Amino acid sequence: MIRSLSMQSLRRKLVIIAMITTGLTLLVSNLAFISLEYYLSRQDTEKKLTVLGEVIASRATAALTFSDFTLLSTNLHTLRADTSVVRGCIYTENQSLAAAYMSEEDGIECPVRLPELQRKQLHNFTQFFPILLDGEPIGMLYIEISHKDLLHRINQFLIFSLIILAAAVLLAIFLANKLQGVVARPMKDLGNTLRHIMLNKDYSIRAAKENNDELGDLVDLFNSLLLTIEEENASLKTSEERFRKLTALSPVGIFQVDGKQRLQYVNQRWRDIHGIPDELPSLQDWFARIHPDDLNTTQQAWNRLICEQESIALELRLVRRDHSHTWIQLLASALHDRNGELLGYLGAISDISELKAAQIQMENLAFYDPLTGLANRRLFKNRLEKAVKSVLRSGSSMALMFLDMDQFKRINDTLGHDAGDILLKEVSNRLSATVRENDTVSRIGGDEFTILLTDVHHTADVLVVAEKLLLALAKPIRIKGQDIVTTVSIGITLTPDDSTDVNTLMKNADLAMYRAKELGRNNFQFFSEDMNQSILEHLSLEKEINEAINREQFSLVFQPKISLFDYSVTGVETLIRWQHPEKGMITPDRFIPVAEETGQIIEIGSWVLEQSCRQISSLIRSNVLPNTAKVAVNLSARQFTDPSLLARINSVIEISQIPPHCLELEITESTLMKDVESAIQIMQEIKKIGVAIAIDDFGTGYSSLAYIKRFPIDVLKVDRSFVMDIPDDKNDMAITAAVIAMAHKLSMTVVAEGVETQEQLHFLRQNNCDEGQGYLFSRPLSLGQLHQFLNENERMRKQGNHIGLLQ
Ligand SMILES: Nc1nc2c(ncn2[C@@H]2O[C@@H]3COP(=O)(O)O[C@H]4[C@@H](O)[C@H](n5cnc6c(=O)[nH]c(N)nc65)O[C@@H]4COP(=O)(O)O[C@H]3[C@H]2O)c(=O)[nH]1
Repeated sequence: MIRSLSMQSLRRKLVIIAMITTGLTLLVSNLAFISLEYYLSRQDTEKKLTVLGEVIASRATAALTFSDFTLLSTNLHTLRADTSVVRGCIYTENQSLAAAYMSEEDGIECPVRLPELQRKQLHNFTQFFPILLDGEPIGMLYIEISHKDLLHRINQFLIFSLIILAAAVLLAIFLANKLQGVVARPMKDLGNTLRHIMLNKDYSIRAAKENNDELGDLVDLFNSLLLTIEEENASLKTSEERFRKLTALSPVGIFQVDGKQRLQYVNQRWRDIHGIPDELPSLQDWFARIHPDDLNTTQQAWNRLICEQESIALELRLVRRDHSHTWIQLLASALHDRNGELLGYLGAISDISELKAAQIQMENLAFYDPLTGLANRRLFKNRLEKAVKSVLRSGSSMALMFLDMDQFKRINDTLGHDAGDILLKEVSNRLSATVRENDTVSRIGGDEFTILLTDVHHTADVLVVAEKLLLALAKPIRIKGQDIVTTVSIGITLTPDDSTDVNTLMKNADLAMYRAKELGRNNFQFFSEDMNQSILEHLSLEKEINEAINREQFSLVFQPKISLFDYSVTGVETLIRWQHPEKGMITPDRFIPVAEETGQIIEIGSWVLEQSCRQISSLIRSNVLPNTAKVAVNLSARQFTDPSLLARINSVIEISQIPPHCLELEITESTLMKDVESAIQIMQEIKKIGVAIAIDDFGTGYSSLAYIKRFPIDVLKVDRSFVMDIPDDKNDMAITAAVIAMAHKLSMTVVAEGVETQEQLHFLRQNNCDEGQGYLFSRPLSLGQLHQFLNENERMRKQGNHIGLLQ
């Protein structure tokens, strides 16, 4: 019933509810009322029956005692006064009927015997009253009152109640019909408003509030809901507008794809990047525009987006109609509604072509040498690392070559940097052309190149390549109208034989290259265990030099320089000695290069300079040496370029009190040729102090005449290697003679080094060499020995002899 009621309209529901409520209420109250009425009437009747019975029974006592049946009957007939009494019967003590009364209307006869009366079940109100005499029963009175009146009365009530019930229900229906409008109309209005809103999507209208009851509250709630929707709509519109503006102005292409993978929306920038002015392409068409090299990765990323709902970010190329391509960065992620249902995919693309170009350019700069286009040190090391790994995996072999151009510095300095650049480019081309395509040629420094030869089967193969490289570079290169012959020194190391560590391999190749240089340049050398030993020795020497400085294991010796005209001592060259407590005497050739490399030479050189000046100054002051004599101190390359050199010289001069012109600094030709311009500048500063400069080991450093002319040099020392083969090597003799002549033209004093024989002395004197230094005259001497030598030499000179001739 409740279900069928719920299907009814609100109006009907109200009427039915009013009807049921009213009907039920009245029915229950009337039933209660009738029941009460029935109960009270019954009580009255029973009370009346009791009173009647007691009165008549007391009156009947005397009549029955005297068997006065007429009196009995008269007494009994007083019941006539009450019409509801149906009959009254009096029985004697032996239960025989003594008197009887029966109503005229519906009277019932009294039975003759009392027991018959007791046996009958009667519906009327009945009661027996004993007739007592002195407390002893002498008879029995029976009175019966009809139910009829009571039933009649109840019937009347019932009818009345039903009439009231019917009238009330009708009234309820009438009123419910009339009043339902109070509830239903506002509801209907609300419904109409809602319908209007639904149809017109107009959330600005409001429902009218008529009452301040619950319906009024409902209308308020409804209206505030409308306000919220309206505000949310407004903010949605604003944000939509913002989104529209942003996408229109965005430098980024924006696109939306629906759940079925159809392009739904793209902004103007997206169209511009793709060059698609009008219709939207399908996703398949879009994929067709992707560069074939990027298609696979893009498809994989897209599948991840679709299948795993994973955000993607990747860079790819789009091919344009003119076959050029645009680099784009693509970002995309899945779009869900608030319930987590997939709406589609939202993505952004940006044109990163310029960025890519810059990146590629930067990569080129980072990994390639801009001049030659070869791989640079970084890329080379990277490839070397990879190659080593592959060698370890495959069990093959590989060779690393380290090439250093032999005279690049000189060419660069004489012909200019542009010529140097041309030379480097040509050398690069020749190197690249000589090796196989999968070998890597790189330029790792100014004139340093490395070559990685992969897949080497025999060492002989590497040897062939090295020879080919030397041959390829042997052909002259024409630069600025001159034929330049350039050579290289090549160091070779093999992996895995020599090492599988990249840094060690580089060091090995470098060492081997130095060995090649030492062995006269324009050749190649394989790295060997001996070299390794020399590295180890180098390392231990480095440690021991520190101790030697602290424990004062260094000492000085002085080798006299003799005038080849009168055999007088013109000066001495200071040479350092290291007396090692365990290893004995260590020659400077072994430890000076190490100290030079580690920088320890600065401290050692400083000590040598100071000690030389102190000791020789004392000889000059004591007139053992003339004050025209010079003490020549060797300056290494590092010392020469040390910024504190000049300050150091000045302070030594001041401390030792040596006249500046008595000090001579020997600088090797190769040191001066490293950076000609700054060398000239430093030399000029030295000269300003008044200190002389000698160029040492002349003939080994490939200096050009053009430079020698500009160098403010006082003394030129012809290297021992030229002197030692005199008179056997005619070439060396010619060179020595030419050098002496040239130096004299430049007003330099020439000192020949390593003079050991009379023949050499003779040749040098013939060619007007100014001074000589060598074992022929004296070995390097301690200060005491020098003192002695000087005295002896002077003595002999005065006798017309000279030391060299005596030996
Ligand atoms: N075979 C032969 N050798 C001769 C003869 N006359 C001299 N010598 C040696 O030739 C070297 C000459 O010195 P250097 O060319 O300046 O060459 C020097 C110099 O470059 C460097 N050196 C020595 N002492 C110092 C120093 O105090 N400072 C610096 N920076 N280098 C030094 O070590 C190099 C070697 O020095 P040392 O072993 O003392 O070797 C000395 C000397 O003992 C000769 O007739 N025959």
